[in-house]
Amino acid sequence: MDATAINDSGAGRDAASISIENVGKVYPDGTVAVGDISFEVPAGELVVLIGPSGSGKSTLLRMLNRLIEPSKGTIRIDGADIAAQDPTELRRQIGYVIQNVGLFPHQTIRTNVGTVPHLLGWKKKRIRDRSDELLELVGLDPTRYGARYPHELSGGQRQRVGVARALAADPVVLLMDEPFSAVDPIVRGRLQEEFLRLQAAVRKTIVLVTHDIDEAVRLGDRIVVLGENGHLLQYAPPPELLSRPATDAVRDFVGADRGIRRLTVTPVRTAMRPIGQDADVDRFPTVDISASLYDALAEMLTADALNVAVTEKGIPVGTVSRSALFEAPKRDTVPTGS
Ligand SMILES: Nc1ncnc2c1ncn2[C@@H]1O[C@H](COP(=O)(O)OP(=O)(O)OP(=O)(O)O)[C@@H](O)[C@H]1O
Repeated sequence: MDATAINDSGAGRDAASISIENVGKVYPDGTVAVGDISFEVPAGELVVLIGPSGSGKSTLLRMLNRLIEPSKGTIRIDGADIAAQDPTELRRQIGYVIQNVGLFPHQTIRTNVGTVPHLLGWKKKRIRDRSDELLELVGLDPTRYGARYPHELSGGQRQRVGVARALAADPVVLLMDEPFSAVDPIVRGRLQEEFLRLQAAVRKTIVLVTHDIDEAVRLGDRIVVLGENGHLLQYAPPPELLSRPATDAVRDFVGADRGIRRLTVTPVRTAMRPIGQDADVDRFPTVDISASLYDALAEMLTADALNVAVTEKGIPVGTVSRSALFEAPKRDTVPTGS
């Protein structure tokens, strides 16, 4: 199924590029929330904003759909200055997913997903078809869940509905503010993995805020690290960020996280599963059995792959998926695997 197949014009819309040029935000009380920031988000890429609490991540994100107006600078979406656009019109082109989703409690799941198409004046049947298509895409059977209310779903299911709703009108940009942080770590891992598959299918331009460096590395094509007073400390793809942090502050921030450090010291075999379940193993990037989970992750990110094949003396002996990297138990508790 092609999630971009139905929209206003009847054809899938392309993802848009975003250009952020010397953008800053000073709140009326004098707080500098975002310094002087410039970077480009290529169309179809997922960029993660990460940084300590108060470093301006949400402020920056919300300037992209004009929920907050910048104090200076220019933001362009596909070359067009958003300051010149009607904010309501702009927001209908931009999906927005927030922590705890913000579903309407007294509306059914199907109605929630159809919110923006409804505002755009789509016909009833078209809204329903689109809502059901999106629910299926995020892994919720519409016949089972479509008529339920938000409180009748689990936290993880509600989060998926939030993503479906944000995609319903085929936005050119998707903004996500800590979309997976309200669910427990296991559900979060599953949602992240599903989300990567979804993104591979729909290829939206996505800007996602997180506190979690694991999540940033796992999901991001590129990562923006923000520091004090909303300064941009580094903008780089995950392997570069991890291997060549631009400043001590970035090194501390990235290195302070146990998850990434753990990957560098855990052998790849701990997350390996036997070969045979993956028909495409020949096309996976490869790492040697002596490699670490971090090496496996670097290979996946470089090849834009969700799996690696593990080889011993050049022969594939197993595979590791991206989600397994983050679920692998500590090395001490793991059998040798072969
Ligand atoms: N309306 C406001 N008025 C004044 N200061 C504000 C306002 N909103 C946010 N701030 C301040 O701006 C700075 C950046 O806030 P922002 O919410 O963008 O940070 P963040 O990186 O998203 O933080 P967190 O990770 O804690 O959510 C903080 O110092 C915050 O206190």
